[in-house]
Amino acid sequence: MANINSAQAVAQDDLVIPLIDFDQFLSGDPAAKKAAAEAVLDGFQNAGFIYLKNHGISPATVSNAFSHSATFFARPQEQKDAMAWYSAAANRGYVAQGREKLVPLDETGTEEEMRKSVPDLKESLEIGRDDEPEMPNKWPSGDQAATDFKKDMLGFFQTCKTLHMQVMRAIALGMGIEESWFDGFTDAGDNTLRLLHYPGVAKSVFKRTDGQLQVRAGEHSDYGSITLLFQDKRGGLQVRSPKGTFVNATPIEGTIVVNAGDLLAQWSNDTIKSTKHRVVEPPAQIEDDGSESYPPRYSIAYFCNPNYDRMIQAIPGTYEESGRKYKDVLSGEYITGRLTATY
Ligand SMILES: O=C(O)CCC(=O)C(=O)O
Ligand SMILES: [Fe+2]
Repeated sequence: MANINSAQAVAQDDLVIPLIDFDQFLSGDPAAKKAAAEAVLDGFQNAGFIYLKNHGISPATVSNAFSHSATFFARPQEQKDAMAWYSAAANRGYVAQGREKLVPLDETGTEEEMRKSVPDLKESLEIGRDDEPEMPNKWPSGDQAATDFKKDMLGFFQTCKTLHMQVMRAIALGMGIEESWFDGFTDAGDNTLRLLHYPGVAKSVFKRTDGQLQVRAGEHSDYGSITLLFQDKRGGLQVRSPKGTFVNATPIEGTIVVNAGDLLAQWSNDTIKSTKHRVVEPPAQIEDDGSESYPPRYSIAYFCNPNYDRMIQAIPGTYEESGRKYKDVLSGEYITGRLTATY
């Protein structure tokens, strides 16, 4: 049988990101399902990133989410400011340009790098599960678009929650443990739906003369289990290769880029990689139309986390006896701790 999952979305500088037909996992026969699950795990172990096609989320659903996002960010600044992000524990609300400070987790980014860092050229809206009254979401209000926005975003949140559960099932099957092993870690939906807007900007902004690198989103790794990333056609997302270079994660229509986060890396005793990535100006081949500015870029990141009340200890099969690299940690404490350091 030909390897149905051998396509590559990215292959450069030893970074190979597979393009996986997820329908083979969702509705293939047992052999196809197992092969797809192994491809998913292999991608997370080697690159920390995969692309999924035929993932079960319809193009209409995705484009509707993007169109709501554009409408939301076009609202007057004072409406958005009234919805401001208010705490790391909640991680909900509007984040204006310059508020988030992404810093690398490891020690390469010390003071020197922090001093050098310049604010990201982005704004975002974070949406959490909507059933925690003490940590309310912040919604626009007062018009029909606002009503539709809330309804559709909550629907999209649930759709993505389901895909999180399915991808974790693929990881479990790939690892050779019970396929449902993660279900009790993914059913609460302690996830964050983040709408991102990188405003249109003069090309000259990126040509700094003070030695600082101007980016749309600084180099970082994500915190949780996995992130589902929907990107538009603009490009600019880059993933760090084993050689230390940044490689373009070129948009492929209809796909979702999925990357493993730091907590999954830890949970897997570092058998899965949480790979650094960033967003820079669009690559020349996409946007070199001779104009003075880049158009806006929109993306939607769905940050998935293990249920906040679950203890994270190495997944069976990922460590030798007495070879666990990390102490047990409560999921919610870990994620909130990372967010506290970021804002
Ligand atoms: O906008 C993107 O493509 C990536 C965003 C991202 O990496 C993040 O928000 O964690
Ligand atoms: Fe990220």
